[in-house]
Amino acid sequence: MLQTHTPRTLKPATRKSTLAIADITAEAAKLDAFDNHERVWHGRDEERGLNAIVAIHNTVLGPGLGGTRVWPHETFEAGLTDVLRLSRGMTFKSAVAGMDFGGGKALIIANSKTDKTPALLEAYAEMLMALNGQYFTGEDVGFTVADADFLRKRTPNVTGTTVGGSGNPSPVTAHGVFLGIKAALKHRGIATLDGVHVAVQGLGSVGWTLCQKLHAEGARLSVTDIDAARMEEAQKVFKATPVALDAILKVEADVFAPCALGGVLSAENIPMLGAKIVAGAANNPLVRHEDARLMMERGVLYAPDYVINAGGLLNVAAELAPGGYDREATMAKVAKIPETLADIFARAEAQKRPTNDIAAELAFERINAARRD
Ligand SMILES: NC(=O)c1ccc[n+]([C@@H]2O[C@H](COP(=O)([O-])OP(=O)(O)OC[C@H]3O[C@@H](n4cnc5c(N)ncnc54)[C@H](O)[C@@H]3O)[C@@H](O)[C@H]2O)c1
Repeated sequence: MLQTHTPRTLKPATRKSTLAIADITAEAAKLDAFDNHERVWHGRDEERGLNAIVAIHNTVLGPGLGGTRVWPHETFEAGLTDVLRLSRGMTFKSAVAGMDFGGGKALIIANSKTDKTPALLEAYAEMLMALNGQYFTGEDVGFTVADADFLRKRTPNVTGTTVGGSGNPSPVTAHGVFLGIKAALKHRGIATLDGVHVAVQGLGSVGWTLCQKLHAEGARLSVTDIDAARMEEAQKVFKATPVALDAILKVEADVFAPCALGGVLSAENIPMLGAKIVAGAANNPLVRHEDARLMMERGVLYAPDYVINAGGLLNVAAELAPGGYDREATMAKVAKIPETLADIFARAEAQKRPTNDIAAELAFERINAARRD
């Protein structure tokens, strides 16, 4: 475990590399999103256009595992806040899902459509190698299977590849979310998806597959996305009702499924929520953890993000298991997501506490037990 925060500088393997990696843990510690993260690294390569942060939150259960996000944050501080929050979430996700991995996440501050050049990815692969197994990565928003495959030829510290790996984790994430939505409906006494109204925010890799599954079982869909073509396609394929970006939250649906980016639910807009269940793929959908209480007080059942969306992580983590990737064993673990959620819902109700407090408690129980070992 790395806990002392002694600043260090990492050197890429090749002497002529233009990459510089600095320890910015002390700088990160000044932000509200910092939560005793073990180490935060900043990789900079001006020649090759890399500006990346790797945040390692907690490695008590194992090395940091979490995807790489490619997103053009307007300021470095906004990006740092994002990756600190995401890496913390990965610690909880691994712990609750029973994985022997810790929390880590990376952010490449760039536009994935215009800036993600082979040179940038080369530099990033060097950064991962220099981290020397502290952190394993995989897909996230803006980082594709093709990117993972590109990295895999340069570093073993990447998952979700088609090069002897498990490929795209998104369909598995979507499957877990689908099962989680059913678990939430069941908790509310609804046994079938037939006629159930789901408002889906974000029709990307996970959101689209989720819509396919919901549609196949008779759910009625309202959808939104910043990508107009995706919306049109959803109208055609799923007979979905298109909704304006800022109206999706207010749709009087049975379920609101956030599947775009995080930070979409806050004290300001929770009073406007039209759905009675919030269950989706997005990491950190709440601006503040505490605001889950506001949902509880409105009678909204919240499926904690890192519990319901753990399918993809279970899938990529399986690649690193001693025997290699085993799809059947992985899907059996994903099938346990509804059980875990049902337990969290029951405990939350009995204790009159928000579901995300209960989920965090489960994570801490496991981490603290490992600390004692
Ligand atoms: N892919 C996985 O396996 C996985 C696993 C766990 C969690 N997640 C989380 O699920 C979410 C979706 O992941 P993904 O892989 O589908 O990403 P993606 O990039 O494929 O899809 C995101 C979609 O959201 C849309 N979008 C962006 N901003 C929006 C807004 N303000 N309103 C409506 N739509 C908007 C985008 O146009 C895109 O279609 C992310 O928060 C991600 O962190 C994904």
